[in-house]
Amino acid sequence: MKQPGFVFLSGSFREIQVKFLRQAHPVPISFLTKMDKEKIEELKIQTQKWLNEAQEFIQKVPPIQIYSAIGVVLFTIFLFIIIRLFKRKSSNTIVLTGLTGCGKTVLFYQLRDGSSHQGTVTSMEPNEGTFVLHSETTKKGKVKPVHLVDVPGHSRLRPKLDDFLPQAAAIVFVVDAVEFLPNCRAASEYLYDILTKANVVKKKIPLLLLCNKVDKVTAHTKDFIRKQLEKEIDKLRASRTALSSADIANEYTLGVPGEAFAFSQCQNKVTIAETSGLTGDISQLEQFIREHVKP
Ligand SMILES: Nc1nc2c(ncn2[C@@H]2O[C@H](COP(=O)(O)OP(=O)(O)OP(=O)(O)O)[C@@H](O)[C@H]2O)c(=O)[nH]1
Ligand SMILES: [Mg+2]
Repeated sequence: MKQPGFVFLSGSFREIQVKFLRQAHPVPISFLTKMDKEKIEELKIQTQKWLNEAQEFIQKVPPIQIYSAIGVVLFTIFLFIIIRLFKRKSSNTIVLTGLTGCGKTVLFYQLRDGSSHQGTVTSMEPNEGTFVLHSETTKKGKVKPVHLVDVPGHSRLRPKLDDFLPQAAAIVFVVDAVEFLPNCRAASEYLYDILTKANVVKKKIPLLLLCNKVDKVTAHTKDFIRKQLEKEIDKLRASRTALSSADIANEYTLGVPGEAFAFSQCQNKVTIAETSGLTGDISQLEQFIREHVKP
């Protein structure tokens, strides 16, 4: 006796079907194949009819119309591909920068875990992570994760910023609102360097000036900080333009020549906000991130 498994292993599906039917109903097999043949013949005739109709139609239509139709189809496909490529490139990277000690790492943890992780130390490596913002973890529906990078403020580690700028959707420049005045010059220099980078200017990467540590009563207001930074950048611009062109490291010049510098003159959008990484009052930062990384 043949094993049922053997029937399955040998021959095509059609053979197996015939073998099975031969065993079960020996008579209707010829009827089934006849039916099949008739159906195939019918299909052949129908296809031939359609082909003839299509040929007749094409012959009637002027060639210019056919070429235009092909052109429209090709253009639509091309447009579709371009849109897909463009969509894939939309970045979700937000870069946190600023002088050392301004509170970037605390903000990073607040955004990720909703906690300040007290006791942060000067960072020696960029802190990087892709996650759904802590405040959005309870949200229903799909939320796009954010790729957040916290670049250390130490002057020797700052060049790391250039690794992340090409893919940045937005930059957050953090300023210590308490210890602002003693660091105003250094912060302005760093900010000037960022605002004149080719990547930032050409791609018009939006920048948020984030006045952090506003939980302290001695913190300066964001308007005061903005004005002081504008004044300092104005001075820097004058001194840097006075240098011989060979010495100028910056790739682009800032603002409008002959006018006092204001952030509103920048090619990229510069906005200002306040946070406290320590207390978790970071709603303005979260809002900025979501404006540039759509959920
Ligand atoms: N009062 C107050 N202190 C803060 C706040 N955010 C951070 N700090 C303190 O500031 C210090 C520096 O914070 P970090 O987050 O480590 O600073 P950073 O910008 O990452 O510094 P680098 O890694 O050196 O670039 C820590 O002692 C924090 O506790 C804040 O919102 N309010
Ligand atoms: Mg840090």
